[in-house]
Amino acid sequence: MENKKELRNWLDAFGLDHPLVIAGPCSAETEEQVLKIAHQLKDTDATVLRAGIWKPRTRPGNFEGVGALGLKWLQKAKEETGMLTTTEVANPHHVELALKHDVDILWIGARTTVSPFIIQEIADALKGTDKPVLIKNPVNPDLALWLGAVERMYTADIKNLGVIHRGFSSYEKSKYRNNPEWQIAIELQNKFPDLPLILDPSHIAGRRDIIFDLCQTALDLNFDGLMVETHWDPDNAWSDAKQQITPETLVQIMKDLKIRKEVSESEDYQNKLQNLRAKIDIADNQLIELLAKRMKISEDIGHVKKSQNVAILQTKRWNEILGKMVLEGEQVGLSEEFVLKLFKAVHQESINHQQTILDN
Ligand SMILES: O=C(O)C(=O)C[C@]1(C(=O)O)C=C[C@@H](O)C=C1
Repeated sequence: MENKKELRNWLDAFGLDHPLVIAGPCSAETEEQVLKIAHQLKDTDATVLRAGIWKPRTRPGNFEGVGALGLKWLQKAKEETGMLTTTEVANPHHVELALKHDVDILWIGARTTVSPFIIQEIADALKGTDKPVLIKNPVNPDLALWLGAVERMYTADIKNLGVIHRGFSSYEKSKYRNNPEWQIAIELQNKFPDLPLILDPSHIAGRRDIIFDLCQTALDLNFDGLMVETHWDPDNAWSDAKQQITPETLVQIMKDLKIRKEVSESEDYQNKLQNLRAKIDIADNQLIELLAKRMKISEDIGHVKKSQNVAILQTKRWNEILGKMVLEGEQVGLSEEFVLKLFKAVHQESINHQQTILDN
């Protein structure tokens, strides 16, 4: 599969002057709930109403969705409000029912994207449909697996495609429910700049208070749309209560977001940018030279260790360096997260250099 301008035709056809907004509850709960939220959303920037009908839950015993019955509620919501509808499909049976009930856009969840077998079954069931299909990233940070799922759809002649970035699971606790790992989305855009890319801030955040910041970061990274879990009574939602927002909050978020252009033709802008980029190029060269210099010193240490038959890993010294660098980084405005990532990569490279010396 190659990048093609046509990949974004379905999105461009909406003719929006703002990012695509998909909003609605995590789960369809009752007919009243679906219709009420649809009416509240119809005069906002939201073009598409979302609602989970079948909910994959981590552990059994939680609400697992209302099932096919909810598709009728979505249909009714569409008739009453004119909003398009979308829901998650996780097997060929879901696909059949969703197509039968004329759901406009289908999405594939993170737990499904991890399995090429299920993805292939879904692709076969969807073969030839012109409905847009949006593929969430797999739960693990694996770009090839994510793109593999997109390719399986494309090969099944499903040409209206998009991807949803919902963050990645990790064992370590962080402020996110799922870590954004923005560099994966950046890499994806590099490979497929015309494949519509939508952010799901709700599943990355797992809480309401950081949804706006995530949306702004996404727009700053040229995302094409937002899928935001929205409920008229979030605290009493049957699933994911902590991360849902009200339609009023969604309207406020859309008002406050700064929507930026990808480029500017202004001469002044071009000149300033060229100048600053020349400075970045110099700084990058210095960084590379400095890193190479550090590795040479590490190799010298490798020779000294070899002569005394000493192990490469020196945990005490390494922890001292990390602690010191985090503090120094803080003083010059570098985040702890960045300094740790950078120095862990430096340490690994340093170990690799010493390894070739000690093993030869
Ligand atoms: O100080 C050492 O012993 C080194 O080998 C250097 C170094 C480093 O790159 O800073 C590399 C490996 C050790 O685990 C600790 C530190």
